[in-house]
Amino acid sequence: MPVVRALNKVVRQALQVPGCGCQPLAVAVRNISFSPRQVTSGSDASFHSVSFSETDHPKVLITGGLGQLGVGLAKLLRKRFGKNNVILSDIRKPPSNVFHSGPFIYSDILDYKNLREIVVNNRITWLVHYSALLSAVGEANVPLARAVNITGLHNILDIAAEHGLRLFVPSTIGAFGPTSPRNPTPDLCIQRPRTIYGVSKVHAELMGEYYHHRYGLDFRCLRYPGIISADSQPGGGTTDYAVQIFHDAVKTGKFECNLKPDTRLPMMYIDDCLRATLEVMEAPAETLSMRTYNINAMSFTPEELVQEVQKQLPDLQVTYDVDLVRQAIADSWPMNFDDSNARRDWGWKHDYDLPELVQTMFNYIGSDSCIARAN
Ligand SMILES: NC(=O)c1ccc[n+]([C@@H]2O[C@H](COP(=O)([O-])OP(=O)(O)OC[C@H]3O[C@@H](n4cnc5c(N)ncnc54)[C@H](O)[C@@H]3O)[C@@H](O)[C@H]2O)c1
Ligand SMILES: C[C@@H](O)[C@H](N)C(=O)O
Repeated sequence: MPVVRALNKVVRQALQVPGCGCQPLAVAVRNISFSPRQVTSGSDASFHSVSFSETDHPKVLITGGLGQLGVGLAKLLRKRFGKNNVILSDIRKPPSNVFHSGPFIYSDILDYKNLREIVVNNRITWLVHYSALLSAVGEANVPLARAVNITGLHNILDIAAEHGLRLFVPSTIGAFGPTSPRNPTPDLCIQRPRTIYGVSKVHAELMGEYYHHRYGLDFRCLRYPGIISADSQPGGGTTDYAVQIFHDAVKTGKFECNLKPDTRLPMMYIDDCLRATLEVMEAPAETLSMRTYNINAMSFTPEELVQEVQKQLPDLQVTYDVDLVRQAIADSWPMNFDDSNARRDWGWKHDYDLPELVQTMFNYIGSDSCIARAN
């Protein structure tokens, strides 16, 4: 039981420190290299020290990398750190262009030992944890959402703490609920979401911050708005309509929206989202006065998006067939996001507002079809 005795000593020392005692405890735990999981299992505590020179590129693992955001993030990070320093992982089979664009590995975040093996064998130093079930699919399968979003997160936190990783976990506008201030929603306010997705994301924010204070984990978290991308499909969220409209408009000239025309939600173009992620991961720790930040770009309703799209495609026909589950979720989420802390602390600044977003989406999704229809 030397592990338990050593931990008890650390805890006793920490509790003697006035105030929260966070820093001394974090240092002590780091020095003896215990992960929380190793301590509780009591059976396989190992003593290792991973050190990397400041000039080394990080070695990045992205979980859930085949969703809407992961492939784009891998592309951005590979440009910066080198192709072989960024490993995409998922439980799905990658399309051939993704498979051939850089390292890909199978990883189920519910398999703790497999995760640990990947981190050890590849000398991972940064972990970007994208695996999740989003808001609408989460409501359709609560047990799976609970397993992936909560149990999976626990695995990730323990692996990251055990191996001294810098850990990024995205949160979302969905981490707020009907009792939060909605216009605008600040970083710190009531968070009582009514979806399993939102509950799991508040849990992730709190657990990450707890591990930061308790074990010195370098946890960084951004609350993303609804993300809009042209070359990747959304994974079953409430904001998906704002991606679908572009594809349907170009393909059929018609769009059926599943939210009411006046439903206002914060949104962001994917390039801004991925750049923000890299920026907060590279930000010097001393600039981060918080570990979980709102980030914002624009905020619009379906009606406003349709108007902007119709500037390019005047013949677009739009109907509304409201999905009650998604509508109830959207009605409980922020309408506008206050991201002033991110702007102040690490210089966050978005590039895309609504007109640039629409123009860029059409540039990607076939400007030829737009022009043909507009004429
Ligand atoms: N896309 C958005 O609008 C948005 C907004 C806010 C926050 N986020 C967050 O960003 C992250 C990435 O979002 P996304 O849109 O790419 O999600 P997505 O749903 O498109 O992709 C999630 C990926 O997780 C994978 N996954 C599911 N179970 C897994 C498991 N057991 N092990 C490993 N992987 C598993 C899926 O196969 C999928 O490829 C998520 O955490 C999400 O909550 C996204
Ligand atoms: C907002 C975000 O977390 C996701 N796009 C969803 O709608 O569930």
